[in-house]
Amino acid sequence: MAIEIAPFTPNDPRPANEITVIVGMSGGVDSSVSALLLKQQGYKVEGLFMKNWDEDDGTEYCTAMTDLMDAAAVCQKLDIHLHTANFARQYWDNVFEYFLEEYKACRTPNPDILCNREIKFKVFLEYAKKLGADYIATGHYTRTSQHEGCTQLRKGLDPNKDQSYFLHAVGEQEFAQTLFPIGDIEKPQVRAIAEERGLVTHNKKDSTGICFIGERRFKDFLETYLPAQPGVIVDENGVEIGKHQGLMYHTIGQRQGLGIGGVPGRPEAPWYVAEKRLQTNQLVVVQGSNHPLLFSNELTTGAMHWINPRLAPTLSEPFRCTAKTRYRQPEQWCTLTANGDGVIAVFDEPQRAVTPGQSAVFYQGDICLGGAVIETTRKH
Ligand SMILES: Nc1ncnc2c1ncn2[C@@H]1O[C@H](COP(=O)(O)OP(=O)(O)OP(=O)(O)O)[C@@H](O)[C@H]1O
Repeated sequence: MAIEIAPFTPNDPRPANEITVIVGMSGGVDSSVSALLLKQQGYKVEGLFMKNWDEDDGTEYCTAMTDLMDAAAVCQKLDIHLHTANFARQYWDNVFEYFLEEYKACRTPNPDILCNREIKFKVFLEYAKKLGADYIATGHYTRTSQHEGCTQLRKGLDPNKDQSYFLHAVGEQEFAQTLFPIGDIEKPQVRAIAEERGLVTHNKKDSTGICFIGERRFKDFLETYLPAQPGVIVDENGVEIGKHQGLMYHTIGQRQGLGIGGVPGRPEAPWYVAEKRLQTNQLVVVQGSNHPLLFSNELTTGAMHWINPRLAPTLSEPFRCTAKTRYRQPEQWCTLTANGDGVIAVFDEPQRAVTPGQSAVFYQGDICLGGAVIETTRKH
């Protein structure tokens, strides 16, 4: 399959065969094809497989061994040396503890965002540099481009796969040292390239969910780390209609099973989580997926991370841009104003199930500007 791919290092005066690129090999198809494309362009390519979670129970949940074997098979086929590293301690300290703290506070964190900032584009990058890398590469569906001497993060070409949301907390210095070889390709084509080249990962399932939880039930996993605090479920008027096992198991907007037969005296329509009341340990639910209490048109954030501080809007005046408040959501128009070191975003249209602990990520066209953790939401 002939594909036209622009050079990966157009601003680097060195020829490709003098540039060492270390690819994050996950054992998946995206990183496999990234390594292949770099190799085709003549770079000195090596792989690095990292392990971020030490399974203590040796259960079937641990897929790291299979992933390592797949990464090794691909590297052998491409004639690439594969390094391995264990960053479990850094992952525990800098990602997992925050994840637990957030759940303890009954918020819904996104550990993949933190994993990118703290592990892939920090510990991994530093480790790769020590191994002699000029650049690292990953199989993320994103792109970078240069503007006024800054490296900007852009969405991946494939709108169904764009992963810029997960990378918004990384800085421009890190992006300047990173190549995203598949950012200009659509996923079906990535799989086709892998198949044509006989890479064992060509039909491997996309990884889903949070890496350290794997296939196990989220609730089972969480309760091994955090004590559950059962409480009551109430309707919007505070009338008790059921019991919950712990607020931390619930997410705003989530459909809430309230037992077979529903609630006596209430219509059959499904119930949804509208609010978590920490003070009273109450879960507030409403009926109907479009109930007004599920919508908000304003959010505030914690400290804002701009990927390119020099190009960032000053917010001395309201700033128009688009935003995502969760990964799989079309962008929405909003107006930003400053709010301490964070922002206030007011949306043109009310947004469903905006969730504290998740991130709001801001865009101008194709460019990902940065983002921050959502602190509060409001409807007015
Ligand atoms: N264990 C790992 N070791 C090294 N690099 C990794 C690892 N996990 C992920 N990466 C890097 O981060 C990229 C994005 O990871 P993500 O978990 O989102 O996987 P993905 O989109 O399913 O990609 P892949 O198909 O390569 O697994 C991967 O393509 C890879 O370059």
